[in-house]
Amino acid sequence: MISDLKNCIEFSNISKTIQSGEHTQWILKNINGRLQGGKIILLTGPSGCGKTTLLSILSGILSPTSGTVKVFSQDLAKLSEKEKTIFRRHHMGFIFQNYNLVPSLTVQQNISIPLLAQGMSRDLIFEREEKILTLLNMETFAHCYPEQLSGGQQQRIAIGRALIHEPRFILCDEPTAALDEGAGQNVMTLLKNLAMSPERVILIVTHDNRIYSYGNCILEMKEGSIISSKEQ
Ligand SMILES: Nc1ncnc2c1ncn2[C@@H]1O[C@H](COP(=O)(O)OP(=O)(O)OP(=O)(O)O)[C@@H](O)[C@H]1O
Repeated sequence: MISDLKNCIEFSNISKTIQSGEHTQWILKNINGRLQGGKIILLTGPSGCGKTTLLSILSGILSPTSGTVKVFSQDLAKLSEKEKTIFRRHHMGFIFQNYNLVPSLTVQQNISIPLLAQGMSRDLIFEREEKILTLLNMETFAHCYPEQLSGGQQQRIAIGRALIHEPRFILCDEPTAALDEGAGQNVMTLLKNLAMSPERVILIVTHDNRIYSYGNCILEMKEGSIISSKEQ
């Protein structure tokens, strides 16, 4: 049960530094924000401004040097590494630029990875696989391998894999960067139609201004800080 849909993800005073000898490099500088459910939030800004670092901190993959991240009221710093992995497995779904499908597994097997990781029964997994492949309109590709699919089709499968365990936080790093305009629009339409729900947060790191119209909120970063937040 989520008590506050308006503030599903909260982060306060997030800083990340890297020490090299005497020199301290500031990657993130005292960042604050709240991500609301039912929205697609785009995180934009020039290369090297800290977008992927922030995404990694919000997912608990990377720890901040200072500051607090709460995901659905859970303070990530209070979890051990093992508990964070289990938390991610249940509550988060990831979509990457290069799809990150396992080449030796079929489409159906790739899609079910998060359910296998949760230890779900074979019958239930099969039911969910069928449902998601139908939603993706990819039923006929169930037994194909990733290399037999176009980039757009591979990204559709990656979306299926990110959603099959019904996570409430979807994190995407440049999901359309490797796709042409048409395939990129298809992927965003699919993401919007399948993933949007009031209790779910979708955070997308992107340089791709062709998809800006899909965002409900655009956070702009520069040199380790969030410099603007626009609702649209
Ligand atoms: N492990 C690390 N060691 C040293 N520097 C790092 C490390 N990780 C990130 N950085 C530096 O931190 C800064 C932010 O990197 P980050 O990948 O978060 O930027 P970004 O905005 O996502 O960039 P891009 O859009 O090019 O992917 C960069 O200057 C990068 O070189």
